Amino acid sequence: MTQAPVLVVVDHHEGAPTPPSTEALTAARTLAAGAPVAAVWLGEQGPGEAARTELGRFGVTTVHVPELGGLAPQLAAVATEAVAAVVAATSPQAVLLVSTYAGKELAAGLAVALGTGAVVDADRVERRDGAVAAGKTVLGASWETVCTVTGPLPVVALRPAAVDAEPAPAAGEPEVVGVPVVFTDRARAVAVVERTEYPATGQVPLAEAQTVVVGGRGTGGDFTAVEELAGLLGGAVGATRDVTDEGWREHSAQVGQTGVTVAPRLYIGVGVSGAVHHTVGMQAAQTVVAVNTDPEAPIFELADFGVVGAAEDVLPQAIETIRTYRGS
Ligand SMILES: Cc1cc2nc3c(=O)[nH]c(=O)nc-3n(C[C@H](O)[C@H](O)[C@H](O)COP(=O)(O)OP(=O)(O)OC[C@H]3O[C@@H](n4cnc5c(N)ncnc54)[C@H](O)[C@@H]3O)c2cc1C
Repeated sequence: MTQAPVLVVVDHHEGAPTPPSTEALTAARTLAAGAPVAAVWLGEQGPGEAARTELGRFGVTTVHVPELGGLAPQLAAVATEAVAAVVAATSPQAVLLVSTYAGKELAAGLAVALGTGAVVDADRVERRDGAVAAGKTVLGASWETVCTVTGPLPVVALRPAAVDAEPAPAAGEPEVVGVPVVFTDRARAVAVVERTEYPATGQVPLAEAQTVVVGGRGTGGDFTAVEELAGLLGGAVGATRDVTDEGWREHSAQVGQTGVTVAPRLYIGVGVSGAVHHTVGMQAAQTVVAVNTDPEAPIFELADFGVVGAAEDVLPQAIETIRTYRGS
């Protein structure tokens, strides 16, 4: 069995690894089967003490910090060359990332740079007959596929919430290693000149939420009950493209082909028809509940539980029942 590490590109926010990154580290430990799990930390600064402790808790033995020389790791070309430098220095058996927009772009860029292949939006990764195999659901959750990368180094981007994050049986103290990177002119061609951080909403980020309540055109633009239900369930609010096109919600709430991909334990679609452009972004949800006035709506084909009824009748009843059940 190879002792080459499994390398995980760790996303971090405010100095801490994100929950989907701890999920990827959990998957990496299983894949590594005793070989080391190493992390790549892309940032102007390396991981602080709390981040190192958290990475150690999830079994990371080494954190590689590419020397960015002032370049912004948010730029795909910079991130690609930085991670490629770590790959060259460590010869890993596989690279795992989180399947966010940026993670998918990085996975694709890495595959091109390293002359290999990438699987994105994977919901599991395992060894099959010695090869790294990544599973993903496709075509409106009607098919489960397993892909192997036949190139020299498998690159797999895992969907947030696809794997349960579990700390390693024994926490360690990872070593932090700087990695020199010689950036090309391509990476230097763009500079970030300004950044605006949106204020935190206090809500779980949509892509990471275990419960997502999506409002569609059938809400008529009134998201009061959708928000209340999501809040009660500790979940996030999503929207269809019709809703974001109408300006009823921000584009960042859009779930689907041209929006965010979600893989929650529970998806509740309220006044959502279930067009394929939407369902490709939620097909990995474990349990799907749909509320729609039209019994023929395509969303019911995906739904585990369907309620034929108007959102304005059904949601208040659901909210009241949950409150009664919880005694609040
Ligand atoms: C290239 C391309 C990319 C796209 N990308 C996306 C994407 O990323 N995400 C996305 O969502 N869409 C996307 N779309 C649009 C997509 O095809 C659908 O048009 C869209 O998802 C429909 O949104 P909807 O379900 O809210 O609206 P509709 O299709 O109009 O459905 C509204 C539903 O609400 C029901 N309804 C009406 N009144 C009520 C009520 N009172 N209570 C309960 N139910 C009610 C109706 O029966 C209906 O089923 C894309 C389209 C294209 C062409």
